[in-house]
Amino acid sequence: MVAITAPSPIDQIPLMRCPKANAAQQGAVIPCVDLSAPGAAAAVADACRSVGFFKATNHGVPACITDALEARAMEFFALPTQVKLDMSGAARPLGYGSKNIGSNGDVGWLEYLLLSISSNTVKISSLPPPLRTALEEYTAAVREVGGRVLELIAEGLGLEDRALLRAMVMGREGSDELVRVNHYPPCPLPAPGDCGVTGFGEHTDPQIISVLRSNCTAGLQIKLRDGGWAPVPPDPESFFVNVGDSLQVLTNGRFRSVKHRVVAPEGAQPRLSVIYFGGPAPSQRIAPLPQVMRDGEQSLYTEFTWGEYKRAAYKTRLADHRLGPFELRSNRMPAPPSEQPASGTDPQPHCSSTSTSSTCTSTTTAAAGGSGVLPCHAMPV
Ligand SMILES: O=C(O)CCC(=O)C(=O)O
Ligand SMILES: [Fe+2]
Repeated sequence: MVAITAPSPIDQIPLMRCPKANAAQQGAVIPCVDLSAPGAAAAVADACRSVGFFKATNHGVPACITDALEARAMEFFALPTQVKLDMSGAARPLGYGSKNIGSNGDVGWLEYLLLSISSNTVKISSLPPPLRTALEEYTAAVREVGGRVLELIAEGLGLEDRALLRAMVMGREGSDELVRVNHYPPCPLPAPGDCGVTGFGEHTDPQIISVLRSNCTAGLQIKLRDGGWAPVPPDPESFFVNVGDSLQVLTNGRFRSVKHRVVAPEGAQPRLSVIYFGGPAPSQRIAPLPQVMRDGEQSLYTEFTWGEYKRAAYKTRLADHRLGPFELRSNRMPAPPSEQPASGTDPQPHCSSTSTSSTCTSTTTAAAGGSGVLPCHAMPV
């Protein structure tokens, strides 16, 4: 008789190379912007251009709102799997998911809730009422942060209509706003060498912006322009903003959507993150804003709507370069010196198609060090 052992779930989850960065590297590359300070618009625009990611402080969201959601979410994730499924339905893509991310074979060491929150109402009525209330209060507050960031971005881009981007996401009936709560339990098996277990594989967010908050547990990493991965030190009092693919297109590549990923917790503490995804209505045309284009500049992308892009994104794997099929490479042109990013960065609008894998067998490199920590709001203005 042959005994067949079912593979443990961890065997199916890829490893990623994630060398430990030292303390000096850890804070070196993450821009930090005080949203209430003078010069915030220029600092936000600079961070979106150079990294596609920044930490936002002085955001005005009271800690009691984030604490309440964290507590209710942990209670939910402590329930038996079947109860969680009964309450929220299996993620297709909305609902409760565990290990599988999307339906194209991506797996990670996490469980999650992905919910639509259009019109500030969580659409799943069978969630525990305290969790539902906490989610709605949280997303109402974080939507304000997202709105403020979009106004600062409009100002930083020099748009006359400062409300243009905000209105695309927050001002319209039918806009596509989602909230995702990710729970990464401590990972029981040590990964070999300098590898870690994939919590959430590398990807860009397809929307306009994402606003993320986590508990104190590390794990998030962002990909820098030199190809290195930088750890993002957790800061439960701040939010982290990602440029999404759609904002990259709206700015004709001036801002870049940042690749990011999560390594599963190596210590005893779980990681809990909550992400607000700001997407427009499905019929919204995603194309470079005429106001940002220089004379003679051509779009780097074919025309599409948010609905078309989202449908295409759902058919891909996480690490795929989802904008690739929409890129018009022949239209690339060098930026004039005044528009070149601050330091050591791509002189052209970002239009990369190098979708590198980051499993342990790949060539993913160490987290890059930066020279000097960027203190809060010290981005050049
Ligand atoms: O959990 C995190 O910190 C990031 C997760 C993420 O990137 C996502 O849900 O899109
Ligand atoms: Fe993401």
